[in-house]
Amino acid sequence: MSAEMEYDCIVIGAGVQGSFTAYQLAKRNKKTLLLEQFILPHTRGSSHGPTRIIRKAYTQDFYTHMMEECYMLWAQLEKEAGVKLYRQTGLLVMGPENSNNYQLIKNTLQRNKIPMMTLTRDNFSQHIPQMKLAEGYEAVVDITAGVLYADRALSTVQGQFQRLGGVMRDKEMVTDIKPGTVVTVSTNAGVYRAKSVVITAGPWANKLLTCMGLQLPLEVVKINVCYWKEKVPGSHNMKQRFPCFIVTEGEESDEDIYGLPSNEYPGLVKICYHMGSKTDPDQRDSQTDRSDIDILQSFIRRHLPGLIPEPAVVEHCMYTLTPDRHFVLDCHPNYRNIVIGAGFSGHGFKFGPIIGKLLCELSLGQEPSYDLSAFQIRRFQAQMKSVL
Ligand SMILES: Cc1cc2nc3c(=O)[nH]c(=O)nc-3n(C[C@H](O)[C@H](O)[C@H](O)COP(=O)(O)OP(=O)(O)OC[C@H]3O[C@@H](n4cnc5c(N)ncnc54)[C@H](O)[C@@H]3O)c2cc1C
Ligand SMILES: O=C(O)[C@@H]1CCCC=N1
Repeated sequence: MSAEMEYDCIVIGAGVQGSFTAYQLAKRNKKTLLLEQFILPHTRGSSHGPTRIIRKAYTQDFYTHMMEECYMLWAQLEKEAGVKLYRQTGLLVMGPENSNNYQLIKNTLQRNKIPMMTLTRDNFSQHIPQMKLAEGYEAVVDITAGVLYADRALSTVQGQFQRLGGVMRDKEMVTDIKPGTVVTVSTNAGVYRAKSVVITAGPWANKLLTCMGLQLPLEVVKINVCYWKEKVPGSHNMKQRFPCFIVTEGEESDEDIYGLPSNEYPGLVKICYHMGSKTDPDQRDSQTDRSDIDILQSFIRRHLPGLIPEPAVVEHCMYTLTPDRHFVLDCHPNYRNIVIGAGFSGHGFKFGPIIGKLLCELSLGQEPSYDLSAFQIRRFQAQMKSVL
């Protein structure tokens, strides 16, 4: 390595995707710098909060296939660090019997022989007495699904990265990237050089990509993360076998509604709407739309009679949406040593370990372990006016 080549790779953004990418690079003995604009830990992006859902129940096989390995990678991290990051609860998927999404998810589970169980109107209340299945709806349970302890997972992977010799610098905002065989990255505190750069800037992806003439069709939305109080404390927790759930194409809404058992805040159940209102990530607090909460209240009144239909706690987070809701995992169209991981569309946390592996492979110029055609930038050709 020449004197000026300070790093093999610089990863920009220490959310779940950047942190797992940096960890994978350090595991391969690559000299890696992870840069984060805020003081860590922080609550201003997409990866904070106590919990996330992990599941194999997807409408497309490629996500289910990636999750098979991903569960193993989560277990490996748990073992390596000696921490518990996953609790199995099962995931109940509900939808109108003949709805497209519901049938696709059920078929994916069946085709891939994922442990599952179908619930009918007759046996539903015997298994999940806390919930009412709507008229004309069906339900399947993805049995190995569950809860990931998100904040704990993030600090664990960052800790492992540092233990492997990786350098993490927070409160350091990247202000410019100069492409080249050696990429130059400027921050508010210094200038660094590396053979490759990975951009995992979450909702700020387009702000950073501007300096390289690229704008992806990404939409940032603010999510109201709502917690609802149990009328009887403990009635919807893991001990009572209350599962994670998703309602797809429900009566109340166009978008999914999902929930997790009461856990992080005892007596409170997290139930959210899988959509929010458009925001600028730096102006998040001026977005105050609460129309999603009306939808959730109506859903809770009808289907969860054991909860008080008034949110007890509302926290905030952001999704970065692509038009097709699939991720972006690709190299910059003009610079092969600048890799982009973006647009995780509100379902990327569970994939963190595998995304980290894939972005690491791309940054090292290796053949990625999975077919990434669904995640390529060129699929946006029609929506982009820039460098393609
Ligand atoms: C309410 C909510 C619920 C969710 N539920 C689930 C779920 O149940 N299951 C699931 O799998 N997924 C879920 N997700 C989605 C998942 O959390 C996200 O897909 C994931 O966290 C995205 O991570 P990221 O690393 O891309 O972005 P982020 O976490 O936002 O990380 C990007 C980082 O880059 C930093 N950064 C940006 N610009 C710069 C710069 N110029 N210089 C330095 N640093 C910079 C930011 O500060 C930030 O820390 C949920 C998301 C939300 C918001
Ligand atoms: O990714 C997930 O599993 C959750 C639940 C469904 C909506 C988005 N996030």
